[in-house]
Amino acid sequence: MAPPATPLLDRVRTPADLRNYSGEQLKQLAEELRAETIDAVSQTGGHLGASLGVVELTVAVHAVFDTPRDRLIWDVGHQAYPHKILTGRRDRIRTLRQEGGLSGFTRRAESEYDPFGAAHSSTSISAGLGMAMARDLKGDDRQVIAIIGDGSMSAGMAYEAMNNAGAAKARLIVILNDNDMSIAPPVGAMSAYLSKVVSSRPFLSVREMMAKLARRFPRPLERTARRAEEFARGLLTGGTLFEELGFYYVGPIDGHDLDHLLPVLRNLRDAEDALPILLHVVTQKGKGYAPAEASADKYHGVQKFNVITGEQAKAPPGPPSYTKVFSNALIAEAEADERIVSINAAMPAGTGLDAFAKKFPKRCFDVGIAEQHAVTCAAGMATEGLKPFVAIYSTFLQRAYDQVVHDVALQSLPVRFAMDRAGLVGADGATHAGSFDIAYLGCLPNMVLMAAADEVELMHMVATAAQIDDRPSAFRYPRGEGLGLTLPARGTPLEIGRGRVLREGTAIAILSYGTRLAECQKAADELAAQGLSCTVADARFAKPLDTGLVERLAKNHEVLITIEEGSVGGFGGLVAHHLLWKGLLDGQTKFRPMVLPDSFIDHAAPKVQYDQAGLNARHIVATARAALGMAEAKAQPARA
Ligand SMILES: Cc1ncc(C[n+]2csc(CCOP(=O)(O)OP(=O)(O)O)c2C)c(N)n1
Ligand SMILES: CC(=O)[C@@H](O)[C@H](O)COP(=O)(O)O
Ligand SMILES: [Mg+2]
Repeated sequence: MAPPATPLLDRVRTPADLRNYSGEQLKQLAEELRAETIDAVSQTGGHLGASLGVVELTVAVHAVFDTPRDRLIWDVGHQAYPHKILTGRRDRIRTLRQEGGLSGFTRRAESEYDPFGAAHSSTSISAGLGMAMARDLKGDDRQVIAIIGDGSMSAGMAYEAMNNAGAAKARLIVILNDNDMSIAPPVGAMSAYLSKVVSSRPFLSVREMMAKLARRFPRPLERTARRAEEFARGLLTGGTLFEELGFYYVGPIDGHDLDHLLPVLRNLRDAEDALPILLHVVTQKGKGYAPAEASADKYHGVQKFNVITGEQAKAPPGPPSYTKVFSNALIAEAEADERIVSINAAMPAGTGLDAFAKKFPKRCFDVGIAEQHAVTCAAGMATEGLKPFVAIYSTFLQRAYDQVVHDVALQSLPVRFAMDRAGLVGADGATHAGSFDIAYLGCLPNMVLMAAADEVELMHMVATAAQIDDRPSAFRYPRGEGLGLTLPARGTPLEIGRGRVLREGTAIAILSYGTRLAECQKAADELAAQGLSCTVADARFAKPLDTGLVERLAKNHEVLITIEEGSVGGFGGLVAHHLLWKGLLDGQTKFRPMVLPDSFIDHAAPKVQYDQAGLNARHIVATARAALGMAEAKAQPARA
């Protein structure tokens, strides 16, 4: 299909170009921008629904404010595609989330129009407040605008920031983009409160808004305007919560109506008082694209799709994903043990717990975007004899680290962490990679740490975690499909701290932790073809470490390689620590820990990312050969 005609958009190189457009032209520009966003994402896949919901808001903010001098911060950044198109990145918008292309989120390195990078939610008000404070110290007069979604308003950080902003009386504009959606329907009392605010009164008319904003006019006030403002203020009980926090609340207003957005934003821009302002705009996720509006998730995240039908590209049928296997395994355990409960933080579908919730609605808790709370809440459940499984992406568990340390590990509470998206995740890139959990959990006393090598192992680890009652445990598994192995009806608990040997050899030992095991087997085949005999083992546990296995491998082989989908300081570090203290690295054994590099790996297909990381079979082969002082990878005489 031919790309949409976009005459007004074609003239926008930077936001300065649209600032001369009339109100009517801006409306047409918004339509063109929406069409361009749909067309681009149809070719790349990505976070479409959130972007469609903020098209008018994006146009209005760039029309009214002097970006990039004024700082515009998008929370999460998954809704910033229209912003990217307007801010000099249109020529690359069809490279979104592809190798070498634009990031799917905001990113400082990508553009001066992205003053703060994101992808994890609920950071925008804190970052904006920091910028506002810096501005005030420096004596600048730039504006700071943070745009945050209703779903992201459930995280503690947002409240910590508002608490501070209200007291600091810093001039900061927070735009609450309320589309009554998170990835799934939003949960919690705050969400209910916002719905009440929105449903309890119609949108403010332009006249009412002007009255409401009268106090902010730079000109001296007229008495009538002040009276009208006081009247409007009295009506706006919905603003109370924000007002109690020290914000000047304006809204709710229709976030798709430029006739409303533009004058309100101009007034907020020109307001003279030093205080934070909260503008509550109501939008529709997926707005303006019928298939998105009609779908349950509003096209939050889509594959490539047909623009006319909305039909998304289907992956060829393959084995079930690790997430699905985890979900089924947990359901099987929960059927046998009614103390098992599950917790997720606004990711019921992503973690596979939507299926668990269907089966056990009372035993599944979606706490909203609130990872810290999720962990400590699970700790509380554990004190009362429940068996909580916190299903969470590795990257999002980072936010709850002190809760893991202080509330769980220190009290040795049996909270189970099902860490999905372990390792490199593809198109979401570095912000979503699960790179650090082995390192940040491996150093904690009391922890049992496991990594699944395949989907059957994952089932065993779910069963193992269900049985560990005296301390916390965690198991990690990657994004994407399993290997297609035949699955048992239920996992079998593993012996704690015991690995397994899959292949016995003599020259090189490869000890894998996680799903690189398949690459290790390929590497071992290749090395065997070159006459180098390999042992391949699956550690299963990073903690407690199978010290017997590790010592045996170090003693009986010339080279010991460990490999993991994690950073330095993880499994390889634990192995090295043990071997060093045993004196087993004082002599002949050559130890090579293979980990993710000390850099953030950008979005690309996972296979490419692992190539860049140097963790595929050929890198294992090269590492083994280099350790043996063999440079070229060609057939060698047998070394058994
Ligand atoms: C700390 C954190 N937890 C979870 C996520 C996953 N996530 C990304 S967007 C999103 C929903 C955000 O909802 P909202 O802020 O309302 O934005 P919308 O998509 O509705 O525009 C979630 C849960 C995340 N990015 N960061
Ligand atoms: C923006 C965000 O954080 C999520 O939407 C994330 O992109 C989901 O990733 P998965 O596709 O791996 O569930
Ligand atoms: Mg939302």
